This record gives sequence, C-alpha cells and structure tokens, in this order.
Amino acid sequence: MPPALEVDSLRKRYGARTAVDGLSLTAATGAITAVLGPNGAGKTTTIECCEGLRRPDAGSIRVLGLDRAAASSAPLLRERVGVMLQDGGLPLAPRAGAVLDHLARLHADPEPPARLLERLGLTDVAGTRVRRLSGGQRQRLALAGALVGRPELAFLDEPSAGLDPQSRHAVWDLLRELRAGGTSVILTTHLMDEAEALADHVVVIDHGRVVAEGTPAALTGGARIRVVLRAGAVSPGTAAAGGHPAGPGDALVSALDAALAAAGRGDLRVLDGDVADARGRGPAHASDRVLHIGGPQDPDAGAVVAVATALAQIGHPDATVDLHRPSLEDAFLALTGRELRQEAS
Ligand SMILES: Nc1ncnc2c1ncn2[C@@H]1O[C@H](COP(=O)(O)OP(=O)(O)OP(=O)(O)O)[C@@H](O)[C@H]1O
Repeated sequence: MPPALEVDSLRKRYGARTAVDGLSLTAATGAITAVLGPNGAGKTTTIECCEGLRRPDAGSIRVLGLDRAAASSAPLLRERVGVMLQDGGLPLAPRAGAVLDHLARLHADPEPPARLLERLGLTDVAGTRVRRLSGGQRQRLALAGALVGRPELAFLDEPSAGLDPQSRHAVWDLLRELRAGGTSVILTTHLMDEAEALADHVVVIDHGRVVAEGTPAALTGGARIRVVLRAGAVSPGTAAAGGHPAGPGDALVSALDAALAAAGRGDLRVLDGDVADARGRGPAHASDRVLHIGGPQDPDAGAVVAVATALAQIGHPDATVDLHRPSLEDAFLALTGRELRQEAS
C-alpha cells in the first residue's frame, strides 16, 4: 500500500515571498500526521497544494499513490479524500443540516449526516442558517463536511482552532475513531497539546521547511532529571555559566559526573543544558543554574535519588532535583529558538 501522502521538494512562492521552500514529507496510511508550525510557517500553503487547491511552483505530490498534478487524478481523489479548509469554505445562506445533506449526496456511500451532526454536537443547530452559527459551530460543520463521504484520507486545516475545550475533545475523539477505522488523517495545527494528544507522527515546519519530524516522544527526547541550583547556592567556581547550557570543562558538571560514576551510576550523565531553561522560562531567576541529566533509559525514582545524593556529596545539598518530561513546545523552542506562538518572521 502506498503512503497516504508523499510530498517531495515542494516549493511555492507568492510574489517575492517564499511560503514553502523545498518541503518533503511522508504520511503513513492509517495514521494521524500533524504538520506543526507557527503562524506563517507554510502549513496552509502546503496542505492546499496537497488538496489540489494551489499549484506548486516545483516539487511533486502523490496522494493515495496518485500524482496530484495529473488531470486524471482529480476526480478519483475527490471521491477518496476529505478536505476541511481553514476558513470553513461553507455557503452562508443554507441551513447547517441542508449543507451536510447536500455534501452527503455527492458521495456514493456517505456517513448518515444525522449521526455526524450528533457526534459533533450540532443536532440542535441543524435548522440554523450557517450565517447564524457561532465560529465553533461552523468549524465543526466544516469538519463534518470533510468526513461525510467516509474519506480514506482527510486533510484538516486547524480542525480545533477556536473551539472550547469540550468541543475540542469531541473532535479529538472523532479523529481517534477515524484512525481506528483505518482513515489516514493529516492535520495542521499550532497547538502543541493537539499534536501531542493525537498525532502518531509530527512534522515540524518553520519558514516553509521541515525542521524536525518523528513521534511526539522521539521529538521531545524522553524524560530527564532536572537540577536547579539557586543563584546564591552556586559556588564561585561554578557560577560563571549561570542560566546557560552546561559546557565542557565546567567544574560542577565534571564533579557531578564523577560523583555519579563513583556511586555506580555512570549511566547517568549531565546532558547539554536545556534551551528553554537557558532562556529563563524554567528557573525563577535568570542566574539560577539548571542542569539536565539523562541516560540510555528514562530515569526512574532511583536515578533521582542517586543524583540528589551525588549533589550533596559535592557540596550542593540544597539543589532542587526533579523528573522533567520536555514538551513539544520545549522541543520546538530548542529547534527554532522561537516559541510556537510567535509569528514566523
Ligand atoms: N495568498 C497569499 N498571498 C500572499 N502571501 C500569502 C498568501 N497565502 C499565504 N501567504 C504568505 O505565505 C506564508 C505562509 O502562509 P501559510 O498560510 O501557508 O502559513 P501557515 O503556517 O498556514 O500559517 P497560519 O497558521 O497563520 O495559517 C506567510 O508568510 C503568508 O503571509
């Protein structure tokens, strides 16, 4: 079976602005793939090229094994692919239920519209004109429209943007149900929790390029032991790098590594400092010292005790030691030096 989507070296410019800059990605069949990036990173442009709504300047796209650029692919893909646009793309005058009924009639074996309306909490507004729906209701109606044809592959552009937490969880449950039924889902999001909660595979894009990809766990790199030494507690010999990543030749790092090795925990080592903390988000004071310690396996409680004991031995009994699981947000910041909420500029 071919992958649900294969994008190779995609490029798209709008005048002088390069929106997508040689982007390649593959989305597996039956999986949820999240394309994650800040506003303006090129997510919508990429997905609209894959949907056939924009013509790429260069590169190739295969959707369900079919060449997106071939004229013969369009009618086949229309039947097999569901599309939810970022702005909904819905007509405003008709009633919500009528819009979904109309879309259902375009497909040979549609999902019963009433069931989808119910699943997405829209039954009560089926008789309401689209114009009068709230933003969140329109969003859910657009999702229903993408799914009513029982697509093999669904492209969803920011499916839960602007939804309240309850509606968002209803959408997530529906997407998990689709995956369990074998549907491939490709969604764009700038919501970290959405990517972490749903995606089997995350493609992180920035400035129109893929900057990292993998499972959420692989991207975040697993748990670490975090040590915070308050500014006043850091001895003069080790305070110089306060708030910055641990560097080679650092006296504190060498002493801690040696104490761990002497205690038979040579598997635990001080890793590079964490960028998120180095930028001052972690510790309460910029001059606090933060170290991350990890090993080949996810550290357990015994490893935390070993680190605390080693710190006490080398003169830092007051250090705070805890287990820290980096989020995708941390990973994005480490990769790009920017927070996801910031505009790509
Ligand atoms: N029709 C257009 N004409 C000109 N520039 C555009 C057009 N559409 C997008 N752009 C620009 O291309 C870049 C990528 O935009 P795109 O919408 O693909 O990003 P995005 O990651 O989906 O962002 P968002 O999360 O805000 O939707 C941005 O700089 C945007 O301003």
